Amino acid sequence: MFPESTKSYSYEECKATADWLLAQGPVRPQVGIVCGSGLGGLAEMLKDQLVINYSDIPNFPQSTVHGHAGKLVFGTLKGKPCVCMQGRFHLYEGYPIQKITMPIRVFKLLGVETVLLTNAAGGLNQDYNVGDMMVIKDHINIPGFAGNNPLVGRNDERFGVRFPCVSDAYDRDLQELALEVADELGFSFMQKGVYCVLGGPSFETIAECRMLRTLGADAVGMSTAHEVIVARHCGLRVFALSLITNKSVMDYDSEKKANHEEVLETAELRAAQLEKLIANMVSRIETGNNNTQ
Ligand SMILES: O=P(O)(O)O[C@@H]1C[C@H](O)[C@@H](CO)O1
Ligand code: HPA
Repeated sequence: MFPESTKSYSYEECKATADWLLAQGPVRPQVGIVCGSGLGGLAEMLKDQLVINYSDIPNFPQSTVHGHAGKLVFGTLKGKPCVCMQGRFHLYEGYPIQKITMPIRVFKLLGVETVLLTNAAGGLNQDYNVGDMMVIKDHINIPGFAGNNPLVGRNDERFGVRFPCVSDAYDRDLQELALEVADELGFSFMQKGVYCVLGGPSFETIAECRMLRTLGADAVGMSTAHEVIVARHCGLRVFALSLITNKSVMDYDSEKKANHEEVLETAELRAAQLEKLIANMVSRIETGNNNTQ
């Protein structure tokens, strides 16, 4: 009924991957973390690490982008059992959308309750500065408008319902917690806004940036929203954060050009602060109630 290009990984395939991972070590993660471009240092914070290359994990895709190491790291962060994707997958790498989001279902089957997703993004909101961190309160899923949604295909009720609600996708308590923790850390560069996902890999034209801003987007990127949809579908609690690595070019007189090198440079500059924010959040996240829908 569904063509091959929309084939989801079956529950059994995801379970086989999760069981294989659980057999590799003792950590039973409650928090899952996804590292955005250049933000893989987050994984280095984990204690008593077990590091597994994606290439060794059954059914797992491979990372192909500079700034995404391609390792799954298990360990504890401030005493909480965590699993961290040091490298995520993107549509522009050529993977079907069901493949780039499959690790989120594996997280669920590992016992994860809460996911914290990070990304690098361009700032559409002209009040944002390079280096700002934006707590995501909502998203605009442009590939989804054209039917490219990770839940397309047969629905398996063991993961979730056919028509999940995503108007409450970004947990409000976790948004508040992030801003509270940032305040305690003295961060003066926090924002809260709407993330818009595009397919990439080309960066946006000036006309596209203007259009996205008019639509209500504050930042633009090439990831995260698909993972969020799949996470909410299977009942995970979600927090997501964009690091504004560059200002979107909105003006025909500008000489600025978006580029991946600038993205990685900004990520490196803010990495330590982002790691602190996430670590302090993890220490205060309530876990142990696998009842998060
Ligand atoms: O994985 P994220 O969303 O952080 O990566 C962003 C989007 C592109 O992959 C890349 C562009 O520089 O960074
Ligand atoms: N556009 C899309 N994705 C991005 C950007 C951008 O300007 N910066 C980092 N990831």
